[in-house]
Amino acid sequence: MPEKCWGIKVKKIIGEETRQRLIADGNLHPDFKPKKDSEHLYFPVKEKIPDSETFEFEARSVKQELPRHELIGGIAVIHEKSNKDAEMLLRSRPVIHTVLYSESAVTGEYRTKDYQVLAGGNTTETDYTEYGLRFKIDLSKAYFSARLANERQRILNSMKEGERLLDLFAGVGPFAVALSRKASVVIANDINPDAVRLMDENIRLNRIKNITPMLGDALHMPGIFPDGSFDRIIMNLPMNSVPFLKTAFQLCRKGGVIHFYSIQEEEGGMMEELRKFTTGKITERKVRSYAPKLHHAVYDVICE
Ligand SMILES: C[S@@+](CC[C@H](N)C(=O)[O-])C[C@H]1O[C@@H](n2cnc3c(N)ncnc32)[C@H](O)[C@@H]1O
Repeated sequence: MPEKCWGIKVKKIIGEETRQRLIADGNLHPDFKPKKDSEHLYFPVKEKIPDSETFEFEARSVKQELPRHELIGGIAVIHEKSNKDAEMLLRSRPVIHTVLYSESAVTGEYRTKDYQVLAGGNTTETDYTEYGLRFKIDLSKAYFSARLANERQRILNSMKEGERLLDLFAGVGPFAVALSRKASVVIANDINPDAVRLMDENIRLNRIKNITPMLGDALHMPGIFPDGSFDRIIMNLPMNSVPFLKTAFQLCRKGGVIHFYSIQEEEGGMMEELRKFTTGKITERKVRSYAPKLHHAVYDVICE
């Protein structure tokens, strides 16, 4: 008997990337079967999320309980070391080519993790698609999280056409590439040479002409660009962004926006710090949970 459940309806052409994003965000409902018609796929989700509607879905006869994992392209990452779980994940979907165990939290200046291959091909490289954009990822060489996909879209939707954008900690370029659709010019900087090499590849893969990748320390940017050069600045170095605030406020024009990310325990944890630099409006929101008691927050800050 079909049952009513929240679901997402998408064109077939973006079906697989939608499924991967729902899995990565932990939103795909495991108890119901996705369904299709001639043009669309319908994915059941656990609760009401943006763009969801109620649909009828067939319940699965036997629940397929997969181990908790993050899916990035063809790589599933698990946080508990189990060869049995890894083999189960590898067999669960043809798209998964490798299962990695993440041996550490993000560490070091480059914010990378150590991984061990538990099942499948011996690689940390994969191809990943997000909202129709293609990315080359190497998880051992440069930071990447698929769980920020919705956040990138939120910022894209808030942008005006023709903005001058600076990404101070651009990694392999997911924000820069996504936001280049509306920006006139994007400067995308990172201190990790491997991240900048992958970003360069991702710019070419998506045939983007308005991003300039840069390799360097974000603190050196004011020596390169005049004050107030940018309409919008992305600061996604959530464990250590505070020392870069002076630089960001110097480079952002009056009335421009800084998106400042932080890992924090309590709501408002960064408000006092940000108030040292601006009297403008500051809006805070939770992007995702990070660890027990910690969450990844974003502050949208108007520079005044
Ligand atoms: C958390 S990652 C975010 C990458 C990217 N924005 C994303 O969302 O995928 C932070 C990035 O900041 C870079 N980074 C760290 N210190 C830096 C500095 N002083 N100047 C420029 N980049 C830096 C790291 O190499 C890393 O790629």
